[in-house]
Amino acid sequence: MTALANRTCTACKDGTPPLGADDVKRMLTELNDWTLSDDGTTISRRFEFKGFAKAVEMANLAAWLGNKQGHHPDVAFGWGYCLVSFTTHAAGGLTENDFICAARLDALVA
Ligand SMILES: C[C@H](O)[C@H](O)[C@H]1CNC2=NC(N)=NC(=O)C2=N1
Repeated sequence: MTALANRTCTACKDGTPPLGADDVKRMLTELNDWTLSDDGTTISRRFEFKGFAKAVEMANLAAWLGNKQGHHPDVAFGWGYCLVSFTTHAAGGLTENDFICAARLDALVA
């Protein structure tokens, strides 16, 4: 199987089923420091920095990746942090696209 970070997102269609809990658990092991929300619909990683400019850079990097992949993160940032979250709106939960984007972001910051 190709590593997640080398895969490309496919267009999300409304009604796409979300991944099951077992697949989510397995795919999480391929990521660095991402946490699953309590309701199982979202993965997030918090990046910490000393200052504001780096947090803005991180937000821009996540936005750039989302545009490249056609799959878009939710991003919150402020002084010292940037919180990036992925969920698939069209599925109402997690799909492979979320894990591909998370792995790609991991690779970009590694
Ligand atoms: C047509 C296009 O692929 C869809 O509107 C995409 C765009 N980006 C998206 N991003 C996310 N996170 N979830 C979606 O369901 C989604 N849908």
